Amino acid sequence: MTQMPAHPLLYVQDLVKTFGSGSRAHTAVDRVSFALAEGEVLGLVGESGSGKSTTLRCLMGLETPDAGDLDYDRIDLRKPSRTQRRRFRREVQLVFQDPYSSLDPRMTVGQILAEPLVVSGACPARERRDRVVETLELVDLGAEHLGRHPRDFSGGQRQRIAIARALVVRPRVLVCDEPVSALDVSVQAQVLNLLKDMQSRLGLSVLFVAHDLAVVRYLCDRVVVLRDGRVVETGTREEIYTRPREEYTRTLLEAVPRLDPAGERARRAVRLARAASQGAAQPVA
Ligand SMILES: Nc1ncnc2c1ncn2[C@@H]1O[C@H](COP(=O)(O)OP(=O)(O)OP(=O)(O)O)[C@@H](O)[C@H]1O
Repeated sequence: MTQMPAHPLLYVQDLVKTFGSGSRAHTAVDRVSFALAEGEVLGLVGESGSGKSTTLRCLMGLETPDAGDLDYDRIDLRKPSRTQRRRFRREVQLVFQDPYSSLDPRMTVGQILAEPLVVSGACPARERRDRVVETLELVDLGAEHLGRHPRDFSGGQRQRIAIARALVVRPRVLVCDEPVSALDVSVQAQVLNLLKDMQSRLGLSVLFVAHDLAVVRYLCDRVVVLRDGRVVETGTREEIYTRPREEYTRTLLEAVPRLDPAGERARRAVRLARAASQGAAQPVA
């Protein structure tokens, strides 16, 4: 049972990607299917090597799939026209894992946020500064930061800037690739709450890729579990976390914190995020 939404915004069907050839061929993504509905948060989880990044790279046009369908709002992503490709690039924005390498150190925050507006033509030149400031404020940073460089910010602030850069063109979809795993626990919690808040305020659809199930449980409406390039199970958050059908999902859920320090950090981050969103003292970045 794959539980496809009736009118998906983003649709991946039987995606296949193999690296290498002959006896060295390795199928990283093996007939993966899922769909993201408008306004939905969909988690893609799996251990390292399960094919999450390759799936995202195929979706974003950074790898050429061997087979399968990729559709975004009636655009066939395997052969889009120039106009369709432009629209996809504006409406679907990526947030990367590492805010240290994803921001150009030579650019100011103002330039980093203005660049996508210039490239996409999403906003007339005379309105650009206002749009940049408005978006910085959305992520709780102000106009006083416009002239500063990434090196002047902490990891959490850099991730806020990266999220602002994604939001500045007013996308419909955010694709987040492990957006908190490079951050400290309290900062992870803040970024998780920021993403949750942005999603509901802006009505975004989010494809959220993570290896940690606690983080995904906190944010996602539905979950796709991947293993060795294949979909093991797809379900609502409730189904996956309270009555998983597959033994593998149960094993992932029961991962022993002691043996998984990154997972334990993520679980603490989720506890902090939940406490902060329920009005407890805000952790400091
Ligand atoms: N460019 C490539 N060339 C060869 N093999 C690759 C390439 N990219 C990925 N792979 C292989 O494909 C498989 C899936 O990798 P992928 O990075 O998609 O997994 P992942 O779930 O994102 O893992 P991680 O959480 O570690 O990023 C792995 O076995 C990986 O070694």
